[in-house]
Amino acid sequence: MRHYTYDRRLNWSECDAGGIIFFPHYARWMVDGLNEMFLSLGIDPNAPRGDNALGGLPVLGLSMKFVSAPALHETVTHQIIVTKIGGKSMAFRHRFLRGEELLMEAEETRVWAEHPLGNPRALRTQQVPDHVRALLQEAA
Ligand SMILES: CC(C)(COP(=O)(O)OP(=O)(O)OC[C@H]1O[C@@H](n2cnc3c(N)ncnc32)[C@H](O)[C@@H]1OP(=O)(O)O)[C@@H](O)C(=O)NCCC(=O)NCCSC(=O)c1ccc(O)cc1
Repeated sequence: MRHYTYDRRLNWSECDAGGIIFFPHYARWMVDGLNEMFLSLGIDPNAPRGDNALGGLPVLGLSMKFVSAPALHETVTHQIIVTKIGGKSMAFRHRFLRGEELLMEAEETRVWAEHPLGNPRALRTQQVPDHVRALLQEAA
């Protein structure tokens, strides 16, 4: 299954008063990192779908386990591993590392969906398209 890894710096705006990560930023990093993974595969999950809908990958489940905290200006490696591709849903493991040391690990479930324009509450889920499934299944 697909792996995707990149490095990022822990910035001032992402720290608590003690100078370590303030945990909600991990959620934002997971959103940004997953979008980068999809974009790197040539898939924009938020692209328009026809004239009346926008694509989306709403999160349906997220569990986070904190092991050690990164400090201001440290480099954090974010690994994303595709763990399951269901019918409409996809599961991902996120690992945040300082070198080889695990800092935080999370399990996330997303669903392939679209939002009708002008009616964001009418979320429609759909089967993961075959070309997306094939790209996520590749060992890379
Ligand atoms: C998604 C829903 C409309 C349900 O749609 P339905 O089509 O009825 O869902 P189903 O019950 O058929 O389940 C569809 C699949 O999801 C799976 N599923 C459903 N619920 C769950 C939960 N809670 N955990 C894990 N998997 C789930 C289910 O097993 C099905 O999997 P497959 O077998 O692989 O197909 C409804 O659950 C919902 O609105 N949930 C709230 C979602 C939400 O508010 N998320 C947070 C805000 S959205 C967000 O953050 C976002 C991020 C990025 C974006 O691009 C867009 C939005």
